[in-house]
Amino acid sequence: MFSEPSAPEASHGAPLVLFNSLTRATEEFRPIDPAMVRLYSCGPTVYNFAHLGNLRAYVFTDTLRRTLNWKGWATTHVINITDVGHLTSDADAGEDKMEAAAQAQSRSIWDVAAFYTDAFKADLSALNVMSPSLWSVATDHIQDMIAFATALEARGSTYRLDGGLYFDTTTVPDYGRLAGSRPDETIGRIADVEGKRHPADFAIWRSSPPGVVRQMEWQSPWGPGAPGWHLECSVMSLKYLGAQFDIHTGGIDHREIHHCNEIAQNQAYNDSAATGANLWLHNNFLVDRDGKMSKSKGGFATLSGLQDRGVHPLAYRLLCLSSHYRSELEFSTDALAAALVRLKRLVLAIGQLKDKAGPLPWLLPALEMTATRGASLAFQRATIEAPLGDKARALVEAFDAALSADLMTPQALPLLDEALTMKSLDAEERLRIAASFDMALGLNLMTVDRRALAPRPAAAILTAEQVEAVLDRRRTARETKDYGTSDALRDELVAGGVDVMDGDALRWEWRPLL
Ligand SMILES: Nc1ncnc2c1ncn2[C@@H]1O[C@H](COP(=O)(O)OP(=O)(O)OP(=O)(O)O)[C@@H](O)[C@H]1O
Ligand SMILES: [Zn+2]
Repeated sequence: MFSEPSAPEASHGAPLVLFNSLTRATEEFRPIDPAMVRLYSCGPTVYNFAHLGNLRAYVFTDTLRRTLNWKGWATTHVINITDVGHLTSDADAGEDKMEAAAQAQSRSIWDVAAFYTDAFKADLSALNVMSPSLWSVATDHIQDMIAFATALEARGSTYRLDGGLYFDTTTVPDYGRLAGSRPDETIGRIADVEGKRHPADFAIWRSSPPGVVRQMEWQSPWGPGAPGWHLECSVMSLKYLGAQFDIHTGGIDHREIHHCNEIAQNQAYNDSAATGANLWLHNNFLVDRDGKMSKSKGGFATLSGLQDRGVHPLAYRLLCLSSHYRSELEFSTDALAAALVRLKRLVLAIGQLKDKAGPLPWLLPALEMTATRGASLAFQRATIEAPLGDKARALVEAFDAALSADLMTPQALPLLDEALTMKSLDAEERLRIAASFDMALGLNLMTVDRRALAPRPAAAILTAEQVEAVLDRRRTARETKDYGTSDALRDELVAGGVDVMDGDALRWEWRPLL
């Protein structure tokens, strides 16, 4: 089993309460092993760029993990990379998404997987999402999957069809409990596959049709073929986190089929009614006017697309934090622009406090701590917070209470605003609070350079220097009351995609037009 060094005694503050999709109720979190919380998150299917909706799922898991760390728990976090097995319909029908993408792009599946895995990791790093303890790649675990499926067959939980090895969902207790549906209401359809016994049954091994050689296929007791998507997550979570671990996460679409099937496999393999994870947590969707943001709709929004338009990725992280992870979040240019302004305001306030406070010898370890985790992070946090007085401490407690109430980030964020502006605290105290809160929020507030918040759009006609030069000429024109020239220069900037912001409270003279 994979594990990080275990944690010394740490304080956990307010009781952490999380919403468990299994019981549809909030529950107090009690780790199986207090020295090491074990988390598994379903990872991306790497057939295309992640869209902003996919990335919301990982901002959520990162917030969960940071909150656990901030509260003093060490974590082992596994995220998988699905590079085989995910079909175009979650209900076990259609083509393999990877196979279809490779064909459409005339590239090998391996190239497609490598390219989009790198792109995904770059997106997470731009969003300041911590790397997991382990990335587990599905195709590196094929033999483990075959062994697992063989064990399920030996236990009588499967049946063979021409299409492969199928899981019989009636062999486990309470199939579909997570989805909250009765077995006869499940999304799968019996008609999809000849010989399928029950609508919800699913393939755990998909045999290659006679005469067809798939780009990705392996020998198995059921002939050459490829594993089913659901099998991967059961196998990799078992291998790295054990038969029963603490928390399993994914988007809410996984609650209906994928996680029900994982649970069924876990139960069959372990010969137990236990589901594999104590808590199943699901983030709600990022939606646009047409509904759930999804790749299949085409024209989806990516993080690099935002960056190309001059929006800093952390503005998107802040947008995610501004809503609760279980609420739908509506994506719009206006909402994003508002998040960017909020981020700029926070960074400006911190810059001003830094000017006021003078040297901050504790800041260096504070920055270092954002790269550390678990109990060591809690130790650094305790060091930073040690000199805080009662008023400041009350704010920290309120922040803890907000995060501990099922990660209520929309309530936690205003406490940061309050801390930054609280007159009864001196500049250094306010900065200590901000540094502590940001360990959980992950907005890089203590380090992000104010100028970096205004990246130039990819299609920008003018460089930042050219914009500054025109603004200089405009300033001179205004000083001499030559408003005609001043207006003409403003129009020139607008034509170049630049919005001039005279008298901006946040002291930004210009920004790209979104
Ligand atoms: N619009 C969305 N909002 C939030 N989370 C989402 C959204 N769409 C997908 N997810 C989540 O993103 C994560 C990665 O999913 P995955 O890469 O398998 O996407 P996908 O199912 O291929 O995407 P799509 O649904 O766009 O085709 C999963 O946890 C999934 O539940
Ligand atoms: Zn999964």
